[in-house]
Amino acid sequence: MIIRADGDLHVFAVAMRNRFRGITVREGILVRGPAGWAEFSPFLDYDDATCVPWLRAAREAAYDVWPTPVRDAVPVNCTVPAVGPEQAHEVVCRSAGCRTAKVKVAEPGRPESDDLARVEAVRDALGPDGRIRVDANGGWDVDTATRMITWLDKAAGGLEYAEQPCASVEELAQVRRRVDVPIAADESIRQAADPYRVVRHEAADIAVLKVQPLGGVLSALRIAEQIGLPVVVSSALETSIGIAGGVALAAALPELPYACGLATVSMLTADVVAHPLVPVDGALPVVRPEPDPARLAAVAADEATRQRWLERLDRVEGLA
Ligand SMILES: O=C(O)CCC(=O)c1ccccc1C(=O)O
Ligand SMILES: [Mg+2]
Repeated sequence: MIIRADGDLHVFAVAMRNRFRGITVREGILVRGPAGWAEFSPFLDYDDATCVPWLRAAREAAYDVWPTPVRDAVPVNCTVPAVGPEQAHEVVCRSAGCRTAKVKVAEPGRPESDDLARVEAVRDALGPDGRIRVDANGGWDVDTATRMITWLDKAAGGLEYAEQPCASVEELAQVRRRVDVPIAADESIRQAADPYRVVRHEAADIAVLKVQPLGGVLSALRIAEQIGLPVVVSSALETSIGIAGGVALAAALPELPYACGLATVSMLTADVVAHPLVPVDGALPVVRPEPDPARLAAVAADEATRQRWLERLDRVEGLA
């Protein structure tokens, strides 16, 4: 089954408001299927094989039925990129009632003092009862992670958890034994051949699940059911079309003890729907919006970008 068959295919390119993990523009394909609109937006540096689960997620959105929601709102965190303290403060203050902030840390080439200052600024903006988590994207070795998590925990006045402090499962397990702050696994699940390896190594307290890299809402839900850890659903910086998949997953989970990382639409300079999936009172509504034609047209990629994506889709469909 190919997603091109139904026509109504749009290649988009949208700039990010701030550089985020080296990403400055989000590109991808939006396509209408019989079951609804789908987004295929693997990051530009991924090879074709890595894009296969992302394509499965798009096919599922286009053709299959998502699980029945058990809640009508999904609490979300605001996401603070590796910016200076003033801008970090501003992100939290403009976050539409989010009581949890996720702060990016361990950005290559930045001093550790920047991370501490950013987390202090976020606590200041959030007040004493908000929650703060940090995400290092695997950027620390075990000793640095142990030291930085301890310092950041103090600077934050308590951390909810530290996400992917180191790159490997073995390192996560070591850090987890050395610090009191809970450890969440992200890349160790979504980029792993075996997402359950983190559990066998007792390497994480929390599982971060993303719909596109895990092959769709249903396969992510299956992982959530089997992994035996509390789950945080997070985005891959999609438009509201892709975010709706994350919302569908989060809405179907029997338990949702943590705020989800799905408040990322506002990190893009434009969206494709009339009512973007942005938080109200710290939560996203459980809805599946459709693109607005004028907004779709406004983010249409140039011809060279469009051709590049159609070729990428062809190659990935050849593998899937
Ligand atoms: O979880 C969030 O708050 C936002 C999503 C996010 O951080 C993210 C977005 C794109 C790629 C990687 C990541 C990540 O969690 O590491
Ligand atoms: Mg992460």
